[in-house]
Amino acid sequence: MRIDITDVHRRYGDLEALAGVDFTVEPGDAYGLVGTNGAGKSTLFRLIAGHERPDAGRVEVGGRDAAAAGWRVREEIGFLPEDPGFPPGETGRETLAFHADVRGIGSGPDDAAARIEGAAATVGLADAIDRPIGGYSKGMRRRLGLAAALLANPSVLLLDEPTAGLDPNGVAALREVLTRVRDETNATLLLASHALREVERVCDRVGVVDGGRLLAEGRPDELADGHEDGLEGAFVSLTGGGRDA
Ligand SMILES: Nc1ncnc2c1ncn2[C@@H]1O[C@H](COP(=O)(O)OP(=O)(O)OP(=O)(O)O)[C@@H](O)[C@H]1O
Repeated sequence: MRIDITDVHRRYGDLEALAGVDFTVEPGDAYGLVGTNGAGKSTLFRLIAGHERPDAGRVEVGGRDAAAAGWRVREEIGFLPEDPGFPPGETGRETLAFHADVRGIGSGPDDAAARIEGAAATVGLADAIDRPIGGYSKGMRRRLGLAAALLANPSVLLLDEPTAGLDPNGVAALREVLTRVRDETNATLLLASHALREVERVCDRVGVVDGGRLLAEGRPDELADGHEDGLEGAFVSLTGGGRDA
């Protein structure tokens, strides 16, 4: 499914979180949103997931208005928020079963159980699925969140900073999972991340956001062209790196 963002504005009181953003993610592509803290990335995710409406402009998923389309479009979207927050006393399987149940996923108990097995295997949690989440590492919890997002076999996957706070092993494991997700599904992927190397490896196109505006977009190699440090160099020069660090 295609995602079309057209001249989108969103205000919170006096703060203009999005000040006219335009971009398109083609069906099946992986698009990376990189930006400074507070740039507006999570706000964009909430708009695309239909949790909020823009004040002006259009947010369309598969050609339909994201906020107005209701459950039919929302069902097509798998959303991994920045902090999914799972009950530590439950096992991974119990949590996924709860998600499947409240979202009405699967044509019956056997189908839901099969989807849970499949999602756990895709994210590399098959062996840990019956252990309490309290014993999971941060990376495993993140992968459980991704499994929850995958349960409905979504056409669109929204991943908000999936590698934030992970150690290099966790980042590598998640990268492997994302590559597998790309190979096994043809979901359109939107990934917000500060891990520019991961974005460079996983994404077909990248948008650089700062202060609620899209400063530049293109293929990672196009953006990185002429910068010694690749995408990181491009990011620093576009966003005036270190100006208030
Ligand atoms: N519900 C809200 N109420 C008030 N202000 C908000 C709300 N949500 C976001 N903001 C503000 O809007 C701006 C954009 O926030 P957003 O979370 O979208 O940025 P981000 O790019 O995801 O940042 P980060 O990389 O730090 O997660 C920030 O200044 C934030 O404080």
